[in-house]
Amino acid sequence: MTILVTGGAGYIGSHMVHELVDSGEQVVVLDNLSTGFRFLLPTSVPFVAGSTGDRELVAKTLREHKIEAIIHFAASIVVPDSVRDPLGYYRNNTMNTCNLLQTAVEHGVGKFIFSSTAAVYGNASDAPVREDSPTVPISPYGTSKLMSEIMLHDTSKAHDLRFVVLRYFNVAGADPKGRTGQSTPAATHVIKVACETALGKRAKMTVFGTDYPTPDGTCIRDYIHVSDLAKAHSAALGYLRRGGSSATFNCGYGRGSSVLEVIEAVRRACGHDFPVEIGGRRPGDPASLVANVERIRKTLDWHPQFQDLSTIVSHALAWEKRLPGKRESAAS
Ligand SMILES: NC(=O)c1ccc[n+]([C@@H]2O[C@H](COP(=O)([O-])OP(=O)(O)OC[C@H]3O[C@@H](n4cnc5c(N)ncnc54)[C@H](O)[C@@H]3O)[C@@H](O)[C@H]2O)c1
Ligand SMILES: O=c1ccn([C@@H]2O[C@H](COP(=O)(O)OP(=O)(O)O[C@H]3O[C@H](CO)[C@H](O)[C@H](O)[C@H]3O)[C@@H](O)[C@H]2O)c(=O)[nH]1
Repeated sequence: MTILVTGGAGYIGSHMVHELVDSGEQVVVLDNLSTGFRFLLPTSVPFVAGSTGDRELVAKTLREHKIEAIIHFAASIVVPDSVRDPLGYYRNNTMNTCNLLQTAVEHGVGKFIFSSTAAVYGNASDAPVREDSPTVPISPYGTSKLMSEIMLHDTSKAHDLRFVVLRYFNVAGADPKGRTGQSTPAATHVIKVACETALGKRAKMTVFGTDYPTPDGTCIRDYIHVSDLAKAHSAALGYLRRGGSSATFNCGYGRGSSVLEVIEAVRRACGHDFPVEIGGRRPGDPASLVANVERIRKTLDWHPQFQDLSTIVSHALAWEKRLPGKRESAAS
């Protein structure tokens, strides 16, 4: 039996594919390469180029590869873009998930793991935020993901399909073996931006706000290493295979780091200073977002390995150094 990984050529999906191959699983990737790259994937893995919205292609893939479970990463993920183009986000994230689910049901695929986000909580009032805290997204991106979660709940009641929703907090770092990492040009994620600045790929970076009600005045986030996150999906797959019922889990470590702590960790990892300016707040940023992780710790057989911020940052930096060479050899 084979696992279908949608969006498998993206940042998180490609880590998942390596993790599944390392564990001896059969995998097929479906990706339209809108933001993904084939050079992030093992060459041995079958690759289907196309969209989750193409029902015929999805149906053919499910039939030909005898798909047991779907791990669904494919999505558009840039919050400000979703504000500018909400319908594009509802189409790619919500409608295409609807297409995928419908085709999964028609083909008897009974296990579904979904990439959701802390963005479903919006300006979380609880700290740390629990899975049953109010979900009040403040962007079309967050809403598009919450709508997909609701579709999953309803589908699992009507059909023989069980799901795990994983709500990721701030994903960062790169494969410790250097096979894949965050490769999106013009990325906005703070650890990636700091690593690019440290390596001179950017002239400077900006801290967005130092007047938040936090100990050092900058925003606090729960950074999770992407390889630990991939392992959480494997644990979720094991849970569904053992007959576990549909469930939603926060994915973080339950620990917050500030923007200044991130920048300091990157300075230590690269061994030199780099230009950082202090700017105003970025609209829509909550002061603090940290996961309550009791549920995932109790329920899934998940043993994160890379919790230190210094490890996350050093793996991100190592990937950033390798990236130009990886791109060039992929292009030649
Ligand atoms: N990166 C984060 O910090 C973060 C946080 C929370 C949730 N997530 C979720 O994790 C998932 C993966 O995010 P990522 O950071 O790896 O992003 P990414 O952009 O690197 O990966 C997305 C992948 O999906 C593909 N794709 C997009 N639309 C598609 C479609 N219609 N059909 C087929 N392929 C399609 C892209 O080409 C890309 O390879 C997303 O669902 C995102 O919402 C990411
Ligand atoms: O150049 C930068 C970039 C970011 N930041 C700050 O660093 C913190 C983290 O910002 P990121 O852009 O790295 O991450 P977000 O917390 O905004 O977003 C993350 O969490 C969201 C949910 O809230 C979504 O899931 C999203 O995909 C995911 O990356 C924020 O306080 C932001 O203001 C800076 O100071 N300078």
